[in-house]
Amino acid sequence: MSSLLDVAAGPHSADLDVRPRSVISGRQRWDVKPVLGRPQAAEVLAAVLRRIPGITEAQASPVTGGLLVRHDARVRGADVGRLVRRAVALVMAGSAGARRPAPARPAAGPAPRTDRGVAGPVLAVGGGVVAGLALIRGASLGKQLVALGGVAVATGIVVRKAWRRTVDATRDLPGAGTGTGRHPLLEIVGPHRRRLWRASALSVACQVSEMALGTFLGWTALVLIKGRAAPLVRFGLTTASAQLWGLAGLVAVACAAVAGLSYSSNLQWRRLGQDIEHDWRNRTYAHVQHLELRHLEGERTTRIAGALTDDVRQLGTFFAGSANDLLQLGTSLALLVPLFLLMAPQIAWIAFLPIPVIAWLSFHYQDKVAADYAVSGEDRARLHSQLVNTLEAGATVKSFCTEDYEAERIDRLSGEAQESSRRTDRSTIRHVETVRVCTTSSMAGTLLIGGRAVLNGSLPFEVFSPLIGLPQMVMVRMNRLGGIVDQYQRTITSYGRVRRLRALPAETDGTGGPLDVEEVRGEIVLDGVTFAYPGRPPALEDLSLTVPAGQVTALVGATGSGKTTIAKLLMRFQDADFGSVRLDGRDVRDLSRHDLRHAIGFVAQDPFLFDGTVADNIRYGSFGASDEAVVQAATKAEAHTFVATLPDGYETVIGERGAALSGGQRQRIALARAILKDAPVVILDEATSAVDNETEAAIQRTLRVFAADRTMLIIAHRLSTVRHADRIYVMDKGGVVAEQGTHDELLAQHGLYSSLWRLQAGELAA
Ligand SMILES: Nc1ncnc2c1ncn2[C@@H]1O[C@H](COP(=O)(O)OP(=O)(O)OP(=O)(O)O)[C@@H](O)[C@H]1O
Repeated sequence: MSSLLDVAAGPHSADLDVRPRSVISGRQRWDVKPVLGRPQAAEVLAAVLRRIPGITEAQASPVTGGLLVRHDARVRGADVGRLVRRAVALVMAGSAGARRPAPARPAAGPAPRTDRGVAGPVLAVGGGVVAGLALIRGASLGKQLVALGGVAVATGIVVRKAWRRTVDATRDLPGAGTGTGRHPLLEIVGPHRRRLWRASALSVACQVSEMALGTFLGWTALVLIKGRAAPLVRFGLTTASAQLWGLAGLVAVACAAVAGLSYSSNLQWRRLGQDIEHDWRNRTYAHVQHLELRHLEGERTTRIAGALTDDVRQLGTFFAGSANDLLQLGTSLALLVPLFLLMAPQIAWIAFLPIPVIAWLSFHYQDKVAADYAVSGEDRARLHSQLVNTLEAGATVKSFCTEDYEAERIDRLSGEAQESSRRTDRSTIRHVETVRVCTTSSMAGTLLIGGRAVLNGSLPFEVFSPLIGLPQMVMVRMNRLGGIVDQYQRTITSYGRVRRLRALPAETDGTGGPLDVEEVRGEIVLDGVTFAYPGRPPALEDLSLTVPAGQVTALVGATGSGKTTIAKLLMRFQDADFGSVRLDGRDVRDLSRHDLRHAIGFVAQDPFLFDGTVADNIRYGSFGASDEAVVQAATKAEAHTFVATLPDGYETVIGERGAALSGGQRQRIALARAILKDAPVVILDEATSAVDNETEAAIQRTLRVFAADRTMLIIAHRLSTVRHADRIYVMDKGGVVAEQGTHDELLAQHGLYSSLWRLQAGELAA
């Protein structure tokens, strides 16, 4: 198979419009523009890819130009891009001539406006002007100008292409300023443009001062070597001593300006970075908080945490550091190019020759490492996730004596992360060093060619001397360009991850009408409800049941029979696929989620306690509750007695997830929290499963009083918990009601409930 692909490998494969869209371990999505509008090409492409050992699935869409590739360990994630490009080249070569090429974009209307960037066009136009000047002025100067113009035009084209490519690559990101064609960096800056301008102006001023300082120092050296610096004579400083005093003053002023401006610009850039980070984190976190539960459950928590910490930090870091470097580099080039042209055109071309080469290398590098960065980010996320999971499962790991097994797992994942980081590091270091070779060669070339010009008399030493130091200043910055491009690539990758997170749909209220919590009676009706979790068989099938207002209703029955799912539908964590769930006769989908959830007190099967005090946890959600109310709720939940024995009572810190409490104690705190909420509907999902029988009986007694004026739905496996309920529904596998009635009625039926009861009573007796 590799030979088949090798046929296609050639100069054309690199030119194809093929870009990664998302890369996760074992699965990659690519944008393959060449198959747009070409069903046959899409089909052939998928078939070619599927024939490659290690690629387990390939699907290409002629409608969207998207390609999905799944692969196993035989193919490295970083190699998929190469294989895809080669396969596309092969398919395109096969179909060339057979049909007219498809348009690059679907003919769905004019292409969106594209922000073209500033540096590219300016350089391109500048290059053109310079070339024009050359034609007018002719002679030997003309050759240099033409060379320099060529340099500027080439740089402009490369920079512009890179800019547009990033815009195109991120245009289809879900939620990105889709259609505006704005560059991601502008999207990232968002509302902080004013600070960006302020920081940029200070940076430019700082760079100008720095270059003035360099010139003054060059003149000082000239005075020392030649006895005077000709440019200063024009200012009336004719003697060496006067010139040195004058230069001392100028150097002092320039030093002070550089220090002040550097301080202020750095401060502004850092603030900009912090503002961006703060802004993106807050907005993204607020969005995550409003995600639909199925997305929160579907995404790995550690992945979300990674986007909210590392990726968001990266967005700010780019502006806090690299953006400043880039701007200073641009400023110094903008100043030096005309300066060299005016004063030493014969060495200008060699001084600036590396610029387009470096721009091209950076562009090529960015293209090459995009997938590597995505893979290495994914590997790090998996490692992080495994680390957190293992640490959380400390007791399980120890009880199964699997410490070594876990250490090996981490070792393997860490090895994979290390290998993928090594790949990106190798490319990055190679790039940085290539840039350095270019810049140092140019510096050496400037010295040699300029030196020769000085020796043969075509360039005065007075002119050459101050110019030597200036390009060095630029070259020092140019050397940082590799790092800047690396940071840029990381930033674009992070931006993609954050964007994808923000594109997950948030819960909306839709037509949600208000619900007055005070007015809720609490009648719940499920009418022919069918619901299935994605990719699973139905958890509830055509289920109908009624929970009468003001009564205690219980759900018992087989594990996995959909009891918790009913609670989730009622609280609109999920919506029914068919049928309706009604509260007081109103479909819950027509109610404001916010109001609906305010009307329901819910104690989940595995209640979550926050790292804080006992009182904080009971008061969670009812933040204005008084201390007395907290104690009362805790008393009703049979929690007060044990809380009183804790070292600091209600002010005792209970650790992450309430680690410093027993399971039963945690449940009672969660129950107290629901009691304090004082909602008209209360759902207890196995809320007392971990407490002993005696405590449970006490809780039952207080709950009977608490339930007097509200609707209560109790989900339990322990039938003693629900024997006093007004109605009990016995659920069976497949989400159907097998039996219903009161405890006594169900016992009399001698069915499922009765056998469960006998079983549990037997167990109790044993
Ligand atoms: N988030 C989810 N994604 C996919 N399937 C789920 C999800 N939650 C539950 N299920 C599946 O739906 C079915 C019903 O689950 P549910 O939690 O409602 O059962 P249950 O009756 O409360 O079980 P138990 O008594 O064991 O708590 C089960 O088969 C379960 O595997």
